[in-house]
Amino acid sequence: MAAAPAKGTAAQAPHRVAVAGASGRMGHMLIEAIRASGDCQLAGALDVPSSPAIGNDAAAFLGHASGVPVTADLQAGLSQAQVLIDFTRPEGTLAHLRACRERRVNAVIGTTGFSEAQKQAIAEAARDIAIVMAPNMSVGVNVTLKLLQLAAQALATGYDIEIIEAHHRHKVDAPSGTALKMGEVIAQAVGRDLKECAVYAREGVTGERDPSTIGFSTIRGGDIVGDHTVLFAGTGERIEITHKSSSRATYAQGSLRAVRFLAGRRSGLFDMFDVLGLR
Ligand SMILES: NC(=O)C1=CN([C@@H]2O[C@H](COP(=O)(O)OP(=O)(O)OC[C@H]3O[C@@H](n4cnc5c(N)ncnc54)[C@H](OP(=O)(O)O)[C@@H]3O)[C@@H](O)[C@H]2O)C=CC1
Ligand SMILES: O=C(O)C1=N[C@H](C(=O)O)C[C@H](O)C1
Repeated sequence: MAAAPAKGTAAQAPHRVAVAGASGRMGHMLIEAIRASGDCQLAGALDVPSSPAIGNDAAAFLGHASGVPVTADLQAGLSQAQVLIDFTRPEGTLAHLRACRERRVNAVIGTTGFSEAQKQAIAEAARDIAIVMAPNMSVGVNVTLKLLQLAAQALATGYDIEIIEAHHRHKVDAPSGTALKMGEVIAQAVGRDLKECAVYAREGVTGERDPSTIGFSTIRGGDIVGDHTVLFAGTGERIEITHKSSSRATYAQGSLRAVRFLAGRRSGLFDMFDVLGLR
């Protein structure tokens, strides 16, 4: 519940937030976080037409009535919203973004697995609306990215770099968006191009390791929320920088920080470094 405003001060209007993928893992987490936030209000809930949740109250899974039905109709789902939070699939995010652009609704994009062409389309949409996009909304992961920048600069030669990530059995993209972002940050810090130096799989007689490569390993299993380790393996020592998520709440809280950051902005593409003041 929002605290009552101090006597003589006007209450701030809540941020009106629509959620896409409303019945997904992150959709549920976001609706719960919005309800608990005190400064955000659920203003729309979108899902695919085949979702069994269509027509239900978006907060029914919490045992509450939000008054917002889950809908597949983009017009209805966005009509009351200032910002859409989207954790769905790349093709869904792009369709939602087209509707946001038409209606001048800002967007927070957490979806991962975009192609280069899809990223271009998002950058294009950011000419007309303000967008925060990040493969990981958690504060901890974004601080970890800064640590990796520093470590990679200092360990650019003589250390083999490997990125290991583990996620739940339902995850559909690999490596994770976060692992790829870690790779990009490290490659930039050591003056390499990730497209040239990434190794995504090894099998059979691979030959000795090329020191200029950045390797990726993917684990999928059970209900692992999201673990990422970057290994810098040198001669006589190794450094491991690890982040582990134990709850999706951290991604939802980061998303709401992005919503607040976007308030009053009209255009531009931002990420969590901008939101958290880490740039
Ligand atoms: N940036 C970050 O911090 C984080 C990013 N993610 C990313 O968010 C995305 C969603 O993750 P998660 O919530 O676990 O996934 P879920 O599969 O649990 O939820 C996805 C939701 O989107 C719906 N959906 C699927 N396809 C489409 C489509 N084409 N158009 C519109 N909606 C669609 C699903 O409906 P249905 O189930 O009926 O198919 C479901 O409601 C993933 O890309 C994941 O990597 C996840 C966590 C944190
Ligand atoms: O699908 C997930 O669950 C997650 N996806 C994001 C990613 O691909 O990096 C973020 C987080 O790791 C959870």
